[in-house]
Amino acid sequence: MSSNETPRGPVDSSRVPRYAGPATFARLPRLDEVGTADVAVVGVPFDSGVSYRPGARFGGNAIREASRLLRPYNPAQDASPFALAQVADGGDIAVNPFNINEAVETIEAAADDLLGTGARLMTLGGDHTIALPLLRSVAKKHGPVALLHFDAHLDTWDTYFGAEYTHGTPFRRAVEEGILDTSALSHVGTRGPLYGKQDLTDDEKMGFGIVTSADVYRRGADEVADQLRQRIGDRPLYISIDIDCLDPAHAPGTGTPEAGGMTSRELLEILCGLAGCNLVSADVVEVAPAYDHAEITSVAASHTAYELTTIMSRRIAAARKDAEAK
Ligand SMILES: N=C(N)NCCCC(=O)O
Ligand SMILES: [Zn+2]
Ligand SMILES: [Zn+2]
Repeated sequence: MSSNETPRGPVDSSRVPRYAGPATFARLPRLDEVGTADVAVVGVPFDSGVSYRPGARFGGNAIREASRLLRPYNPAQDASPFALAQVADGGDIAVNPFNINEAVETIEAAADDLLGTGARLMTLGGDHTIALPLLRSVAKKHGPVALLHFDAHLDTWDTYFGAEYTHGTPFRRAVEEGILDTSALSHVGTRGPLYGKQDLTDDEKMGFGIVTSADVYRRGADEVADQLRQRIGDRPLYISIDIDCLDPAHAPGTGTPEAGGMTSRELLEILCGLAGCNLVSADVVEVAPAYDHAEITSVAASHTAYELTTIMSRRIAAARKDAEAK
């Protein structure tokens, strides 16, 4: 979208009931209806990398359905994200459910195409395996990126059953491949049992800092967001959000739930506190609707994606304004 074009926004829910018609994220136009977008929301229906309950392949569409209730003005960030930039729904990446290596390649290639158009990506998973090919693609464009990883789990384990590409291993692979900026890596929401203390030693050696879910509870969202922002600075940032960072009370619909998690309010508050960061792409993963109730998880995920999209749109609008002033 050039700076003098007005973005095409969501369907007006005061004219067309919000439960009518096929779902796109936030009732936004499809990418093929607008040509190119500043932010492309894309589904990745892949869950062949899970170690426990399957079903995250249905996550993207569940989030789209739940996102019908989002509205165009975001008071928490005082911004209308879909007016500041063109956000559009790019549909789903068609990935092979029977061949993980091929799926990982397909996701990377599709992300390359989308990022090549100048769009930032807001990906709806899918299990956490998909973060690796997305990071590969983002790093091709921006170089090694800062990573903020919201999750109950470290996801820096080595292999499962000898498999390198699983939902428990994407960030170890990413560090090995040199696609992360190891001076700015943080897990947030970490908790629960590990295989051994060595998991933490290995993780620290890779460069990660940990903000546990108890830290968030004790120190509060604002302080945590301030600390994260300082660590990230203006580096290109990728945010990966495993919905199991939330307590199972706030996100029952997920594959590997762990007790003692953050509230959805804490997560959303931390995200708002990250406004201004150079968020180049993000994912929300591990929503498994078969275990959900009353769309609790997919509503939380839709609001999470909305905050992330708002951070991106604001950043795009600010950059445009700067460019015009020059
Ligand atoms: N990425 C998620 N959600 N879970 C990883 C859990 C890996 C394990 O079963 O130990
Ligand atoms: Zn997890
Ligand atoms: Zn994860």
